[in-house]
Amino acid sequence: MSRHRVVRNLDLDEELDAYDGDEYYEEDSGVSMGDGEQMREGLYKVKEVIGGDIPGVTDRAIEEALWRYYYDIEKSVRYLLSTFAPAMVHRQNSHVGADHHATKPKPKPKQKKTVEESRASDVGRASKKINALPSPPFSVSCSAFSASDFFQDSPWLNIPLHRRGEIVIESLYPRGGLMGGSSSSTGAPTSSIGSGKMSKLAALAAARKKQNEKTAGGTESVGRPQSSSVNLLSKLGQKSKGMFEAEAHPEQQTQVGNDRTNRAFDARKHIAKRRGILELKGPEPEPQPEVTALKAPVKAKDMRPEDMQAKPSSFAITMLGGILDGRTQQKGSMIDDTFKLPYVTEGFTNFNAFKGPSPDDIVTSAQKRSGKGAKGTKSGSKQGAEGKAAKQLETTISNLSVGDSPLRVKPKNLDVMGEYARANTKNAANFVVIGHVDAGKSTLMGRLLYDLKVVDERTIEKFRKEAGKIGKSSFALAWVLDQTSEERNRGVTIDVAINKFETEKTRFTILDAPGHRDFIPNMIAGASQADFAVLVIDASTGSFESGFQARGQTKEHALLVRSMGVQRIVIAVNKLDTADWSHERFLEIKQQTLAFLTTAGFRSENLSFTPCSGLTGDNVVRKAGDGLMPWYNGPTLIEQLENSEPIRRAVEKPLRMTVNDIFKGGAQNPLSVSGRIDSGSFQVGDSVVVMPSVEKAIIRGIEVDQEPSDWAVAGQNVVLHLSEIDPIHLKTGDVLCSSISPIKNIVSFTAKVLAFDHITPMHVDVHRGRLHVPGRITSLIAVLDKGNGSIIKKKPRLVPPGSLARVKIEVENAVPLEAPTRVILRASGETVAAGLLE
Ligand SMILES: Nc1nc2c(ncn2[C@@H]2O[C@H](COP(=O)(O)OP(=O)(O)OP(=O)(O)O)[C@@H](O)[C@H]2O)c(=O)[nH]1
Repeated sequence: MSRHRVVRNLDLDEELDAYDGDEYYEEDSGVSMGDGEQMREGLYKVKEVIGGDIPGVTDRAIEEALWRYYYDIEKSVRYLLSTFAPAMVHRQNSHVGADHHATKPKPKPKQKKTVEESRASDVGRASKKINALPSPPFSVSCSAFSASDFFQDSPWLNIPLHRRGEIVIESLYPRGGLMGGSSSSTGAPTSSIGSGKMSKLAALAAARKKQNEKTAGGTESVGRPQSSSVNLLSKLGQKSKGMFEAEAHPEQQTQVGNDRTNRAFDARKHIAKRRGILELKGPEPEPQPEVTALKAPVKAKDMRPEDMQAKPSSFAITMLGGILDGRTQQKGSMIDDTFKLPYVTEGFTNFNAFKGPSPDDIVTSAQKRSGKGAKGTKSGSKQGAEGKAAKQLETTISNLSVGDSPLRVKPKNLDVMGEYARANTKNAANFVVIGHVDAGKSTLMGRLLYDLKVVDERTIEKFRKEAGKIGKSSFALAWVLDQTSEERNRGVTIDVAINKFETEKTRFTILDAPGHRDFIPNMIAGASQADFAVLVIDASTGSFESGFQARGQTKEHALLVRSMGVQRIVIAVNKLDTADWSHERFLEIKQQTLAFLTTAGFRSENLSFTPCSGLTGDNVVRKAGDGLMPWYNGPTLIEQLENSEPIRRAVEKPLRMTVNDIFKGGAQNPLSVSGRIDSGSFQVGDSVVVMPSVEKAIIRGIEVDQEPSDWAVAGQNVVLHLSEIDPIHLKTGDVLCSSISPIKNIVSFTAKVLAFDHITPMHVDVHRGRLHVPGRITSLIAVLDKGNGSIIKKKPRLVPPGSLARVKIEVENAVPLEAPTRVILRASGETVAAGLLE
């Protein structure tokens, strides 16, 4: 059996063309079968009524009439008679009325009503077809037909008189009269049909017009044949036009008003007389009560001022009461009709709201007076004291200066180094948490914060519930650091999460870096601010191995932090609970990791290994549970962290601070930046230069560890509130530096880099902390000896992974970089090299 279905081709357009409502047209004629039938019947009936002796009433004329009136016999007959035998109309009216009932014509085809116009052109086609029809068998003479006789025995004619309705047949044409346009008074041609008797009103108007013509001496417009509608329109036009033109051309108004009635003129004259101001010289515009004053054809100077201006509204009176009073009193002079508003300057109007004492001043002076007057009495002395206090307050307020910009701050000229030495601040250390994806970094840090009581029980409980709802209850501790909804839903860290905690000796800042390879740039940004690193290794079977593979992040992260100058790593052998707290597993991991890290350039004395479980909390803050690790009696993770040597800060060097984040739009502090001070120091009121934009800014506030401070030094994480700089000149990765020795913007540099992959002259992204810029390695200068840095090979064509090389790099835009900055080179989402800018 064939798989193909038989499909009938339907041309829908054709089908629709042939269809008109519910009928199909008869072929050739273009007239539908229904129309043809009605036309035949109508022709017969019309002929029957009017007979065949009226000249001009041919079958064609009847058909056209029928077509025009949708086969309405009565209307067709009336039309034919009025056209071809007007004299018979009156006589035929009664016949047709009767005939209308007698023939009981079919109701008009409703669907045709809306297509009258289009159908008119089809009459020819219709008549062609109808002409072929046989003529009616007989013709009835109009005079021989008596409707009353015909319907003599019709029961419905025997209606009691009081119940009979009057049949009113509408005239085909509008009757003559004022509005009909047939009145001679309007000059319109008179129609023979329907020229009714002139109404009283029309007669009156005609008489007035005649009189008007006499008065005006006959002007253009008088007697000019115009249709009433044209007259009406022109009147309307003149009315509205006059309203606007009256003031500008008062003399023209008399011309425009030539066809206006004397009655209007008289009325206006009467009004003017009563007011005693107008001397009218000719016919006036029709009375316009609202705009009478505006339309007056007299010069403004001849009028009384108060008559020329409209009465103020109640709103105006409320707003400007006093001013308006004064205004109405200025009789006999032109009044400036610009209303003066309070609180505008003297130069603009005569009114000055600040001329006199303010309401507050009035109250204060009244209080003072009452204080003085009441002297000697008990309450009077109290009021006197209040008056004194008020005076003092007044003096204080008057001494206040409003000239200074509220954002400007005065330098405090502090000895920052002396302050720093005196402050004896706690050792501060930033550490970045690195490791393969899902090694348990966030959970471990969450545990640390929880056990150190930085995060309370209730919050963790809340996270547990919320994480449980989306089936990730094991992530509750990680949620302490992973705070965005995306991170929580996906169960991965995306950006560096910053948290703080304090021990007795040290203030720690945690930089929890993402483990996923897609977010390496964020990890680089975090690592750039770190003093040391915590490398988290997943001890569970297979996970440690995958993190250690060529593309595993355990290795990549370790190499990256090394390239960025991090020398110390605390290695947390995590998830040991999944390895049954096996000593062997711990040793295996330790061995392999130590071997790798030392080859990557770390010194073994800077590496420490701690077995733990972030999930259970064993050996993180508290010692491991009884019997879990009898083989281990070393420090807990927190103890390892505390063992970190105090870091020496480059406080004496010129200021450098990389912008890590920008906050805009605060009410008190419209523009703030955060970051870690790499070197130098500053204080409130200092001016700094932002690079690469080379824009100056003023430090108007400093927060160190969320506490306001007047100064800050290298190594501290700060929030700076800036002023006098447009935010468009600031972006993350920019460098704030001292204006005396600013960092330079450069477009090319040489760097000593360790290759993670094959390096050739290629496009790379250059990363330095938050700053990253597209560029390319333009030349491979030499391959270097890893031990002593001597040249092994000049101008190599390729640098293999693991080799040290000196390369030349160019960047697309000038960026603030200087030696000995550490840079990372990445291409196609992979870190290809990292090293030191020379
Ligand atoms: N059994 C066990 N599971 C753990 C431990 N630490 C973390 N986990 C689980 O490991 C999974 C990943 O934990 P995270 O803390 O999100 O890992 P991460 O390294 O921060 O993940 P990324 O930042 O996305 O790379 C979660 O299901 C944790 O519950 C642990 O010590 N023992």
